[in-house]
Amino acid sequence: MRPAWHADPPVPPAAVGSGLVTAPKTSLVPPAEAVPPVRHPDAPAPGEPIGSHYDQCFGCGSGQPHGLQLAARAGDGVNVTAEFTVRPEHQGAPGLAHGGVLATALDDTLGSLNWLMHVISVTGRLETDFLRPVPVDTVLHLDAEVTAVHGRKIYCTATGRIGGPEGPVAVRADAVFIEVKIEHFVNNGRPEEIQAAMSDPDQVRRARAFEVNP
Ligand SMILES: CCCCCCCCCCCCCC(=O)SCCNC(=O)CCNC(=O)[C@H](O)C(C)(C)COP(=O)(O)OP(=O)(O)OC[C@H]1O[C@@H](n2cnc3c(N)ncnc32)[C@H](O)[C@@H]1OP(=O)(O)O
Repeated sequence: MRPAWHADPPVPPAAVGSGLVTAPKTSLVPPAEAVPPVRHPDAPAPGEPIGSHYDQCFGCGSGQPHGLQLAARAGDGVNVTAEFTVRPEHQGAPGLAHGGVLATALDDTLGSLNWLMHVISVTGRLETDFLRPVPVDTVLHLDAEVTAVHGRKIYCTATGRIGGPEGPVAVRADAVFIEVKIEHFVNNGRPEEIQAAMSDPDQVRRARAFEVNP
């Protein structure tokens, strides 16, 4: 049976300032016409490390000393696992991981699913449940999987466990990622970083390869 947090209750209009915000949120539950995700034939082999999105990525880039330095590995389906060790610079309350940092860990792990489908996508909506506090020095064992695809929408879910890969769930998230082209970054990113990334042949080759799906 699906846990209660999967239920997607109707979202009432929220009052903001003197007006009403009525834009509907996209449901995190895939529509009936959604299809199962397909593992790309050139996806990393099960257990193989998945490189970072980008060297300066706060979630997984090795060039960010205060980042999460997430190390993800491919699963045998359209899924990944990753570990994140909470360091003192990730605190919110004394001795505990900041909730936003934990959400980032979930988000970035979900973002690594791109490599399994050879699709570039960005977070459209991320809903996070915080179930247990996560102390500094804890290793958060993350796993994420794509559950369904509908057009450009990629429905996915992630959990973070403490005390080992089979330990209790501390955080979890449901998300909808939206497929984009490389132009999404080229047209919106700050020119300095875009130029640096575009002059790195490995980065460009990796990103472009995703645009040629069989
Ligand atoms: C060279 C460098 C390479 C680097 C590679 C890095 C890899 C990635 C790194 C990852 C790092 C880790 C991860 C990160 O941190 S990713 C960073 C955080 N996310 C973002 O910055 C995304 C910001 N948002 C946007 O850019 C746009 O709004 C996007 C591109 C998302 C959609 O705008 P666009 O104009 O394109 O879309 P559309 O209006 O034609 O709608 C298309 C469909 O999508 C549905 N929809 C739209 N919005 C949402 C939403 N919010 N929730 C749910 N659903 C949404 C919509 O209903 C429609 O469905 P349907 O009507 O067709 O059924």
